[in-house]
Amino acid sequence: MIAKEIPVPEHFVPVGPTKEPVDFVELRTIDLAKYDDGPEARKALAEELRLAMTTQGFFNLINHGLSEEEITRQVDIGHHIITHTPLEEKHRLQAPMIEEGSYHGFKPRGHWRAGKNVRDKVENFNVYRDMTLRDQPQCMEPWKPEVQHFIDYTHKEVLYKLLRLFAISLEIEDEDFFVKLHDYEKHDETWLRYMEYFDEYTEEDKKETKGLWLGGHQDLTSLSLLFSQPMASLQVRAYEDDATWKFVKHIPGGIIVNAGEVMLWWTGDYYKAAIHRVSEPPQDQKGHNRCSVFYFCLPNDDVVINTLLDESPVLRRAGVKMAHKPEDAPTSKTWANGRIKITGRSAVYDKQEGNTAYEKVGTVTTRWFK
Ligand SMILES: O=C(O)CCC(=O)C(=O)O
Ligand SMILES: [Fe+2]
Repeated sequence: MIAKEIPVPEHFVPVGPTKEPVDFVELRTIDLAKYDDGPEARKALAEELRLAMTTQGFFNLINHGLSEEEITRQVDIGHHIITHTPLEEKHRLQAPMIEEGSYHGFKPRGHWRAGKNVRDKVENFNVYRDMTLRDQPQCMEPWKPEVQHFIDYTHKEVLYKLLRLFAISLEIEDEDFFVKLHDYEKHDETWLRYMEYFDEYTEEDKKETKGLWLGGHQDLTSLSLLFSQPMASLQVRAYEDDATWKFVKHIPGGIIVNAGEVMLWWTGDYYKAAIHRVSEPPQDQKGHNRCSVFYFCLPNDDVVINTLLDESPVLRRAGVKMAHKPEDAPTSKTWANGRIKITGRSAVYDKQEGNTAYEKVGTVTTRWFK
């Protein structure tokens, strides 16, 4: 039998590094190569992680086992899917964000608000680890096995190691505590995202968006893995004040990790869910699209999310409070579906002043930031 040749996806040409004087944030770095050096080495990594999570809610991850080439290949596959899937097919495979609160499929440009009267210029193609749950775009067919491999490796090797470090950092007795809540074999709303930002805002739009491509937010996730890309555009807000935004530096082959609202609730705000946004880049990087890949993680559907005071002596010593009354604690599924339904659609800022807006999602509250 002659093996079918696998087509080459269209290469996404990334923008070159900026030479402008950009104000970059200093993030801690976790070197995952040290994970295999025994319990003491893991303890040291966990302490580094605790320091990052209690201050910035963001860190760089290096030596995680996925090569720069593998990441570039995924960006190319994502770019190809987003730019070569016919419009009719994209419509048919649109993610049921409003109907079901699920990201599985395409998010078209304009689904989110970018300002009072401006719509976003961002396309996503999202895929869940069980790809059979939905029809997938025709052009992805030849690359399905490598997409599956990328997801599986990210989930079982990268995410699981991180989750063990999180458990160690909180002195939870069972190192696999969080791993068991993110069981690969069970269902949840975890998604791999290919995301392309199109630099197509008019001068009129920019007046309203103030150059923002994605507004300030915390992720709805437990953890978010952002595969680093070279455009200076992701910004993180200092936790100490509500107005200082700094750019996140590109780490070739690295992953930028941040915690989301689920981790914030698990730790009663001891671990910060980084407040971040995406801005247009500095002058010398303007006029380019930005394509990258992400892995957004959520616990299994039936996991009830509340603060882990029983499990973690660290949280007890820190004196944190329960995030929710027991009767209000949402399951991962209720939370994720409810939050995805409203993401990017909110008109709360139209009615209020200030840098933070609050919005109810079932029994819990989410926040948006300017
Ligand atoms: O594009 C980025 O770097 C971040 C995207 C993001 O924050 C999100 O999709 O939640
Ligand atoms: Fe985000």
